[in-house]
Amino acid sequence: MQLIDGKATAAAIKEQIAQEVAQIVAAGGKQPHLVAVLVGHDGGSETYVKNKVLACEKCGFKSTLIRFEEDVTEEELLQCVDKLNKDADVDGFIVQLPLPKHIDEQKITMAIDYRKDVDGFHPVNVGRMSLGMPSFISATPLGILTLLQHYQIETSGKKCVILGRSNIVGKPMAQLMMQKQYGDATVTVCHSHSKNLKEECREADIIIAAIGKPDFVTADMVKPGAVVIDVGTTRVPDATRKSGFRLNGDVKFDEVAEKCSFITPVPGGVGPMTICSLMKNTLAAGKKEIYD
Ligand SMILES: Nc1nc(=O)c2c([nH]1)NC[C@@H]1CN(c3ccc(C(=O)N[C@@H](CCC(=O)O)C(=O)O)cc3)C=[N+]21
Repeated sequence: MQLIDGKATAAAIKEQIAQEVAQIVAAGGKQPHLVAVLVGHDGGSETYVKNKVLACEKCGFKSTLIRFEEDVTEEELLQCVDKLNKDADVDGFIVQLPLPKHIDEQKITMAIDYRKDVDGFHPVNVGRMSLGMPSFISATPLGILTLLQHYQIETSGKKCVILGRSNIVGKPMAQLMMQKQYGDATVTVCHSHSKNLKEECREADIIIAAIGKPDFVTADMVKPGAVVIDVGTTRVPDATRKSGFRLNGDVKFDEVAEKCSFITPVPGGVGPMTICSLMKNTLAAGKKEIYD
């Protein structure tokens, strides 16, 4: 079994980005600028946003964090999005999800200018990605594709089972894995109502688990030599940690690791790659690589 080191891979990519940014700035160009909008004080969201700000520093980007309290109105948030859309100094921005229940996430996502949508969540980017056109690709799927490439894992013609059908991971991942220029794989998507989920997994060459259920994928579900990508990052109580919790993936790591050819750990696997893909998208936004 080979451990896929997302942290090291992400660090190397951020280093490349930093070099490119230094060249751009030396030539008189503009430093890429990413803005993150954070509503409330959810522990997980706080950590991700903090990691994004740190990654911006590593890449030589300008970064801004805009905070709102939990009771912000939809109108106020839409006004903020509108301002960021119009601000020529802002190359890309994200509104951290989940949002409080009284705010319509879809409405907010739709309001973001797709040319600044470095999360790749806007329907224009989702649609273009599905058609194989240039677009911002949502960061977690892009990070997973990058890891597969980096570790030279063959995907073409392989049977890939994706667990989960979320808009930000499962669905775009399925699209990308089936497309000729990305995964070129045979893709099956399983979810909470799938009747034959275990059987599908047992036949998979590649399993991508993105359901948010700790330790869901067990050794009996994995074919010997399969590649296992774990997207789950659930906080579970752990009295032995000073934080009081630990991050748990969707895969029962110890027993699955013994059986598979490659596996991503949690933490240190897909999470850091998600952040570094957001940096890639922000650089592309700054360079106006996708949209003028
Ligand atoms: N608009 C929006 N865009 C997102 O990209 C987005 C979002 N909302 N909402 C939540 C999910 C989740 N997500 C993660 C990012 C980094 C780590 C990450 O850095 N994980 C580290 C550990 C972090 C820790 O120590 O807690 C790791 O796995 O090694 C994990 C998960 C982005 N998301």
